[in-house]
Amino acid sequence: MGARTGQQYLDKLNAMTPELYIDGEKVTSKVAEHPAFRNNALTYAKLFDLQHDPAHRDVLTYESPTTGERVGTSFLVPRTEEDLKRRRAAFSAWAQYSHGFLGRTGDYMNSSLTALATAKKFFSRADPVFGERIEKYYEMARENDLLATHTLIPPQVNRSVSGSQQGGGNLSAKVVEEREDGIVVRGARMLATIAPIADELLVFPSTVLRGTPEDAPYSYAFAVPNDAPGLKYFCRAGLDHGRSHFDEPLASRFEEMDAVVVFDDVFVPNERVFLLGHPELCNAWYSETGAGALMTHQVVTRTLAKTEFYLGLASELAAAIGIGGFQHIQQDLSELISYVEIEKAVLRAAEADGAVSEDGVFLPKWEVLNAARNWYPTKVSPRLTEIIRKFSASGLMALPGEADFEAEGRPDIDVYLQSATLPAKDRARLFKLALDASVSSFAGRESLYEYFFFGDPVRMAGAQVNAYPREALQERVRELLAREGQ
Ligand SMILES: Cc1cc2nc3c(=O)[nH]c(=O)nc-3n(C[C@H](O)[C@H](O)[C@H](O)COP(=O)(O)OP(=O)(O)OC[C@H]3O[C@@H](n4cnc5c(N)ncnc54)[C@H](O)[C@@H]3O)c2cc1C
Repeated sequence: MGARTGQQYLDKLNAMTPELYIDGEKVTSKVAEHPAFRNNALTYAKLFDLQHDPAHRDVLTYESPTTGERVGTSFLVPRTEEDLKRRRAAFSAWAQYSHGFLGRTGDYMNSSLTALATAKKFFSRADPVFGERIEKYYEMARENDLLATHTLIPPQVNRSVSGSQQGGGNLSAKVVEEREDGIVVRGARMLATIAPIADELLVFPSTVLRGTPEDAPYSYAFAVPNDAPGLKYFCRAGLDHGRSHFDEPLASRFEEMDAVVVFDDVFVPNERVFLLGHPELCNAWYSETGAGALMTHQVVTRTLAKTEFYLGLASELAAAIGIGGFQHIQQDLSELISYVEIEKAVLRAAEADGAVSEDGVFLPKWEVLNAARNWYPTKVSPRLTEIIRKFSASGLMALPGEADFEAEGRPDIDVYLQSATLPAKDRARLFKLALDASVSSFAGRESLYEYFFFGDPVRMAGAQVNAYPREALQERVRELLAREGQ
């Protein structure tokens, strides 16, 4: 099949029967027709269509090494720096379409699958069969252009005990039976973004296993189709309130649903089990396979598109209400410009300083990407929304909706709610965007997402500190302290 069109994606989605719960209901309609998922599915369909658009086709797809069909570039195994640049161009094309507001475009998980499929040495530390299985799965995903969601962490019940101790060992998803032909999994996991609109669920290791016998049933990696029997998704309330693109320009397009995953004795056939046991390998799943590096390469490309969008939005707002000449406004714009340029530099440095792994894959430089991965959630992302709120002020509330421009009060609105450069309706359209980018429920979820989606920043910072070679730098300090004279 190769790269899918939007219609092919929607047809498959509507033919699937995932067990979804939302707002007290079990979803019985076709997924892509359900009001909570429809708009997001349509936006994803648009991304699939871009793969066939002559303007993007050569960037977003390449020739499959096995079938010769065009397949998604995020499946391309990078062997050179040029390949990394090709991958980035593809990430960028999709990220610019959603301006970085879609966190789970297929290229995110495809990047992890691409790294894992090539990490033969890693898997052979357990059993080479695991490496063969994930390579086959990767090829199947590539040739069928499948969209995956994923889930990593135990339910948030009591974080002062390990995942395996939650609820006396009966809450976190674990292997309850090992059969000749596969495993049976029972329990829950958080959190699967885009679960309702995905084809597949990747259940990859929680990377905080302690290696005790108690943790053995929690040491696994596998994939199941999204409508596997016994698999259930419990969705949060939707943030796309069914309003127009004028009133909710971001939520009506980019709202990605999040869901808790429950495995009610889900059977996983052997060919979809990519690791079983080996907690030490589970813990190294992202760091030693290159998956973390290829995924972060995609993430930084996406967050660059998002930062650029906020710079554009802040500039539009400043121009609209005549605040662009104030010094503190310029200071904030300068801060946004700096973020954009630093993120571009991070990508170039990570690619230029990349190196070939022991499996022959050209991986971007992890230390550089890891710096961005720690920096963006805590320093950059919160400032984006803060700056939009600061620029917009009461303009985010003195804000008529689309219907008001068709109603009796319009003449007053046209007069009193115009801006220095825009008629009232265009000003309202712009400020609705600012609202959805900074204070709406959609914006709140986006902020939470950027802060946590890649893991808890507190623990990510700890991991960065512990892994970063600082001894030589400390030695320089000691040398100066010990120096006599100049
Ligand atoms: C919008 C959104 C989408 C997401 N999408 C996905 C997804 O698609 N797939 C997926 O697998 N995951 C997803 N996640 C989950 C994400 O990986 C977690 O939010 C993240 O790892 C933090 O875990 P937690 O939410 O359980 O927080 P917790 O671990 O419960 O942390 C809560 C608070 O306690 C502190 N804390 C807890 N334990 C410790 C500790 N041991 N040491 C220090 N501090 C601690 C944390 O710092 C934090 O402040 C998503 C999260 C969000 C918010």
